[in-house]
Amino acid sequence: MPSRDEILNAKVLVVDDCADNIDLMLEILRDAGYTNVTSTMYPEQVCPLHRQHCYDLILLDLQMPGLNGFQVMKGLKAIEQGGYLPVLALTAQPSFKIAALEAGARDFISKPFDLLEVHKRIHNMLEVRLLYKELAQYSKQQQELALHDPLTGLPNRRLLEDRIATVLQHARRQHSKAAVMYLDLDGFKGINDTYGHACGDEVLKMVASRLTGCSRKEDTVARVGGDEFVIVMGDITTLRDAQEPAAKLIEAVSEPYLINDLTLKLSTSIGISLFPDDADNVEALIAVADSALYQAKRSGKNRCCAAALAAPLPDAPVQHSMLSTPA
Ligand SMILES: Nc1nc2c(ncn2[C@@H]2O[C@H](COP(=O)(O)OP(=O)(O)OP(=O)(O)O)[C@@H](O)[C@H]2O)c(=O)[nH]1
Repeated sequence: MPSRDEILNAKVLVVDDCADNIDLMLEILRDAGYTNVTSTMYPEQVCPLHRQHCYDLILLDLQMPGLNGFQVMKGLKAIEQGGYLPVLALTAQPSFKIAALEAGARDFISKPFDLLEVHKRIHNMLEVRLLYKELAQYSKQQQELALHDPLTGLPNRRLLEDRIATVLQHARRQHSKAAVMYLDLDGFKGINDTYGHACGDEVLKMVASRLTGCSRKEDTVARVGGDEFVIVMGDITTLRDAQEPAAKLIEAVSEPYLINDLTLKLSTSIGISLFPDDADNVEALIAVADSALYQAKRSGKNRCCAAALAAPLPDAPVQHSMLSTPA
C-alpha cells in the first residue's frame, strides 16, 4: 500500500477555466498537506503537461470553453493507452457525472465542493493510482527477471532464442550471414573448488562484462548455463567476421582477474556456427555451435572451432576448422 507521505507527494494537476475555483481547490489541497500540486486554466495544455510530468491525479473541470473536459479525456486516453486514466471530474451538472465516468474518469467531485467528499475521493483515487503504478513497475521487473540471468544481468536462454530468431529474419531478408558463438570457460570448476562459490560468481560477472565490452552494441551476449555464454552476431559476410571477434573474446577472458587479494587466470573455448551455412534455425545453430565447442575442448581448450561448412556424414565426427589464440 502507498504510504501517507507517498500520497501527499503525488503529482496533482488542477484544471479549471475559473481562477476562483482553482484557488479554492489549491487551498483545499495545500491545507490537506499535498505538496506537489500545479494548475492550469487552459485545457489544451493538459495533454502536453501530462506527457511531460505524468500526473498521478488530474482534477478536471468538465465545462470549459474551447476544449471541454470530455475532449481532454480523449487526448489523455491516447497518452495512457491501456493504462490507468488518473482523472477525477469536477462538475456542477448532475447529468455529467455518469457521462464523465463513461468517458474514462475514475470518479467525480460535485460542485459546490463538499470538503469531506473532496478529501476522501482524492485520497482514494491517489491510493489506487499509486498502487497501479507499483503493480506496473513490479510486473516490468518480473518480465525482466524472466528474460535475464540474475547473477550477470545478461539475457538468458529464452531471450537469446528470441534475439537469434530476429537476427535470422534480418539475415534472410538481407541475404547476409549470422554467427552463433558458444563459449564455455576452461577449468572454471577449479576456481569454485579452490576459492569458493562467491569468488566464482565474481569471476562470472567479470567475464560477462568483458564479453559485453568486446562485442558490438548490436550483438547479443547471453548467459545460458553455469559457465556457458552465447554471443550472436548478425550482419556478417564470412566466417572470418566471427573468428576474429572470437579470438578477441578469448584474449579478453584470459586477462587476469583481480578479486580481493587474488589474481586468477582463466581461459575459454568457443564453438562457432554460421547461418545459413551450418544450420537454418535457432535450435540447430545453437546445437552446431555447441558441438564445435566440444571439439575445441577436446582439442586442447583455450581455442575456437568453427563448424565445417559441409554437413557431417552420419556417425562421422563433425569436421572443424581451428583457430588457436595467439600464444
Ligand atoms: N560460482 C558459480 N558456479 C557455478 C554457477 N553455475 C554453475 N556453476 C559451476 O560451474 C562449473 C561448470 O562446470 P564445468 O564446465 O563442467 O567445469 P570446468 O572446470 O569449466 O570444465 P571444462 O569446461 O571441461 O573446462 C560447475 O562446477 C558448476 O557447479 C554459478 O552461478 N556460480
